[in-house]
Amino acid sequence: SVVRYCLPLLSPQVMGGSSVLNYMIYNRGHYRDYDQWELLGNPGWGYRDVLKYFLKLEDMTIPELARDRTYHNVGGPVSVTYIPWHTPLASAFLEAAQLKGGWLNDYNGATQTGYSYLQVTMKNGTRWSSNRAYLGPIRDRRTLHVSKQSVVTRILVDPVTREATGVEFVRDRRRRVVRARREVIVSAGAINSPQLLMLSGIGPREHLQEKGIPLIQDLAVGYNLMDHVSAGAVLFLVNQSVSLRAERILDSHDDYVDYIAYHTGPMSIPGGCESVGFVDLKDPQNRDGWPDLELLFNSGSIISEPTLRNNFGIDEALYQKMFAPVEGRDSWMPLPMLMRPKSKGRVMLRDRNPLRKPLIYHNYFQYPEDLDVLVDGVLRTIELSDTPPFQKFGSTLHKTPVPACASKGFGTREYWRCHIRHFPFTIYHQSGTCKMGPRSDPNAVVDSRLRVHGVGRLRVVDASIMPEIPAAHTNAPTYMIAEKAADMIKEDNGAPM
Ligand SMILES: Cc1cc2nc3c(=O)[nH]c(=O)nc-3n(C[C@H](O)[C@H](O)[C@H](O)COP(=O)(O)OP(=O)(O)OC[C@H]3O[C@@H](n4cnc5c(N)ncnc54)[C@H](O)[C@@H]3O)c2cc1C
Repeated sequence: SVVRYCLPLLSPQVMGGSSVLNYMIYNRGHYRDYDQWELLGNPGWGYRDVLKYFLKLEDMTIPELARDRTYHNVGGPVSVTYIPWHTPLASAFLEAAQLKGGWLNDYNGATQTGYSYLQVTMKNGTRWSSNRAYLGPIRDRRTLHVSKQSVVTRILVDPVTREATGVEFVRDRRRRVVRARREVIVSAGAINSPQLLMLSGIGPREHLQEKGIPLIQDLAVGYNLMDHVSAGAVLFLVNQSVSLRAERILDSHDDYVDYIAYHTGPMSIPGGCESVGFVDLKDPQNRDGWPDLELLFNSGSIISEPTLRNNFGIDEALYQKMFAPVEGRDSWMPLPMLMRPKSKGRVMLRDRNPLRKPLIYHNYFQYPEDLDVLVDGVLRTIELSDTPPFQKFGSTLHKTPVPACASKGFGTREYWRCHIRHFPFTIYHQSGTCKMGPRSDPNAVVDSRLRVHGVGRLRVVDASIMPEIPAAHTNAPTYMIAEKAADMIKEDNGAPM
């Protein structure tokens, strides 16, 4: 059966983009992710090449990790640390995982599988966004111009030379144009970069024809949309006041003081996420495994904070039936996450109006094996909940079924398949829609130097160029792409490196 589900997506219109509102999870991905990029026809993107840029961006402030100078660096612009404060449930998760055969690991080190407290992009307990890391330090540079409150509506491409010459944008309701002396670099993210290219005549021929946009270059822009979807609304109740609950934190003078004065306490935990496990389901004991499943431990759940159900697009009637009866209880929620999806979606134009949001089809469970990874994730988490570290807190699975799935028998694989199709939470890792690849790849939009195929003086530099989504939260990989692009741009323009 097809479950149609609309997920609210966030569109961060701020300096620093999604890094200003993301969960700050710092994660590089597996070496095979990047070796695969290279194998797909992208020279220079193998792990041995990109590791240099991951190191360049990093300022590792966790002393025991910083000592590993092969995989970590200090002094880069992006500060990385552990969250300064933890609930006892986060430790229970790590202890439970070890009792079930897991191991602790630095998931940004030589190998990725295993369990850990989250490494996050924070400094002194506060968010360290791309804006603070990269733009703050150079804000007075005379060559840096930022136009705030501006929306780019089109890339200007000379139809004769087929070269980008500048961009058109709107500010204060006025159309403006800025010309590029060297090249135009599009970094509008995996939803808006393809939108901008298509509005400018670079995209799939038929789609542009249908929208009445003159074609400049026929390319598979908008295809190859990937994300890390997770199994939402699987929650466990506990019988002690050990989880994060919004009203308890907001009523607590101590929690305010802890955060405002010392940047610690429950308020320093980004979105309730505290610890994580990476699992290669095909070979779970392999310490060098390539994870297809992530278990993201959350020390609260959709009943802990009133806005969460809206963020996750949960139907109000369903919420009232399934979850309202346990509101006010302490709880935790794993987010089993699909790390290497086979299913791919597409971004399309709604119409020619650049101010209207494009259409986004995630196509999450096109391949049933994608859904099966999440079912395995849910079953593993139930096993963790049954271990003594969680039983100390009386952890029990909340067993009210999704009404439409009840006939499958609560707890069976069939039931969880149905449940997950009702609650596919996005982790907001949209990527891949301006795919990097050689000209021979019919889905490629940019080449391995991130230049748009068939259009001169135009590059795309953001999460949209990922040919395959890495087994990683996508912020650090996007920083890596930007660092590498900066070197390529300098090189191509004869600037000193
Ligand atoms: C809620 C949320 C939580 C996340 N949590 C994590 C996490 O914990 N860890 C992690 O690694 N990743 C996380 N991510 C993903 C990560 O933040 C993104 O993958 C990464 O920031 C992508 O960077 P980007 O430059 O490709 O796009 P974005 O960060 O989306 O930046 C694009 C920018 O372009 C601007 N823009 C778009 N269109 C136009 C236009 N027409 N004119 C002018 N400006 C435009 C946007 O306003 C935005 O500022 C999260 C994302 C979200 C939304």
